[in-house]
Amino acid sequence: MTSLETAQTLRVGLVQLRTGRDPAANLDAVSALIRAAAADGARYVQTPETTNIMELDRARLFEQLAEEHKDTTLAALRDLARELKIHLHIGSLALKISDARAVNRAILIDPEGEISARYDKIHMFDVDLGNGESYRESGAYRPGERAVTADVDAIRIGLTICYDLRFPALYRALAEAGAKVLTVPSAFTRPTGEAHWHVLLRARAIETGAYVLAAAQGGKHENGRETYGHSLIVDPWGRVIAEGGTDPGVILAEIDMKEVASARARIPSLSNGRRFEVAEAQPVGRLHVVERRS
Ligand SMILES: O=C(O)CNC(=O)[C@H](CS)NC(=O)CCC(=O)C(=O)O
Repeated sequence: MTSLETAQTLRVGLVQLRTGRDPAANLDAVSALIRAAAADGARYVQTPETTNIMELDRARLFEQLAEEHKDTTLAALRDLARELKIHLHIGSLALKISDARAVNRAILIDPEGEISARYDKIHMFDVDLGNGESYRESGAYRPGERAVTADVDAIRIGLTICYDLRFPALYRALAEAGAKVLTVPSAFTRPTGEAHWHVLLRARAIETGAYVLAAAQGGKHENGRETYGHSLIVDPWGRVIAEGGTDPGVILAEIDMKEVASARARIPSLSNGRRFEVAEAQPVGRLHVVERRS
């Protein structure tokens, strides 16, 4: 680093939640943990997917949801970001866009309390897990169509949510657009989290040479769901540098963009990528075996 370049480090805090069905109670719980993260020196704080509400009953969900400009959780968290002078990344809010449609939207708030980025979850969790758990996220939510990056101080981050984690092309596109930190606030199910969470998050970090920050929901929720927890901070070499358990709380780490440069210098897979076609193998007929005689 030359003397003209400024050091790029950031103290980050990830808040783990067990969001319930009442937005006012959820706001109290998340606010206390955001304050704790800021008191521990975090300049950027991330909360998980669906920070405002987790409610499986669609009718009751829509009774509680508001449009972005009327959402009381968002208004209160903008005030809190301004008071604490932090970058506050709400991993997502469920926000109404019409009587029966919503968006699953991540919102980045700057230290002045202004909204600096919005990202609507692109990949909808429409799956049958085979253990009785089924999800049809697209039944209530309108998917986003744009990948989004934003700058936190001078550090470019990429915004994604939960099930997006399974689509690596999104992370590559964000890294190619300059992201050095990839964010994956989540509410993973327990069985898929146990099987895939650490591997997928570490893979995204290794493939892109970027930090991965993933605040998680964890434990048994009021709505009957169980989520995996284990909020994770992964460095650009794929090492887990901070990890949560199952209960609500905060994990913290200092991230340093020199680590991004060093991982990308050692393994330049981000710049060594090639375009290619996929060809079907030509039929070769029956394999001819020559008999060998001694
Ligand atoms: O609906 C809510 O209340 C909160 N939102 C979620 O839980 C979302 C959509 S249902 N969950 C996921 O995307 C889990 C992905 C996952 O677990 C995997 O990819 O394995």
